[in-house]
Amino acid sequence: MDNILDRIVAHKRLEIDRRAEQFPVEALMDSAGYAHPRRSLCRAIEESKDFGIIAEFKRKSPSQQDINLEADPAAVAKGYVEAGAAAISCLTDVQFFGAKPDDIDKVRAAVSVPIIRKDFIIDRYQVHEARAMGADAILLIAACLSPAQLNELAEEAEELGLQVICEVHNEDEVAKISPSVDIIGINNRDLTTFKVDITTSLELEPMLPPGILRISESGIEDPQTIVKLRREKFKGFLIGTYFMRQPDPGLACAEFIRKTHTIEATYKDAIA
Ligand SMILES: O=C(O)c1ccccc1NCC(=O)[C@H](O)[C@H](O)COP(=O)(O)O
Repeated sequence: MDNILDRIVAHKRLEIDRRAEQFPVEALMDSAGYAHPRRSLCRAIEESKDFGIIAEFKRKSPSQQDINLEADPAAVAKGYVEAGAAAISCLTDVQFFGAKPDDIDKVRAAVSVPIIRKDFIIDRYQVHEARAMGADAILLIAACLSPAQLNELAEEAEELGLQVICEVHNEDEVAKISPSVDIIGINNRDLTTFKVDITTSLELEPMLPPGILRISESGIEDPQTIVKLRREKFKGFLIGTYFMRQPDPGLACAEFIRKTHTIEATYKDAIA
């Protein structure tokens, strides 16, 4: 077992077995979160006037180690939404990202934008869990799934009313994309080396199926990057570390959006 993704997935298998024994799917179905009406992530991104920013709540990560261990999910999510974020991505992995079991619950109570359960989903049990947690959408990472698994999990999510972002990082993963996914996320971070390169989004975009909503994920720290990617059909941007490592993540998000508006207006004036 060599790379971080293999280690995370191996740990997920143990976690799923343990949790499914403790809380079978039938018990999840009885939870309050399961009954929540779902919010549309696609609509929130498409209708956003502030660049479709998906702001992420994350305390630590394998590439950065500790980012903001004491952060409060409700306060951060509120700050993000006040800044103009279209949706919140909430890491739910405990072992590698420091999530707490009720993080999504707290975010959901604090804001009314869609919430993505950000985890390493490899089993239909986790899709039910996402619904029980009160998430509106899930992420499926093509790198840890076969095409058949990806399709099966995307269909399960659709049945449960959850939208799906399919995350890809290279051409082989693009080939796995299922027609049941709602959004394609190009991950600028290589999950084996942690190297971040925004050109990944630019190079893979032409290979994506036409018409489907595209977002760019990871390593985004510069408003100029948003302006550049928007010219290449990207409608949403997932940003975590850059906001979370600042003393007030909501304020950082507001300032980022403000600067992006300024740069985009200047660019439009220049080509007019
Ligand atoms: O963030 C990591 O270090 C990481 C390592 C291994 C697997 C996944 C990882 N991140 C998950 C994500 O998708 C990011 O949290 C998300 O795209 C936001 O990225 P960033 O803005 O760079 O925090």
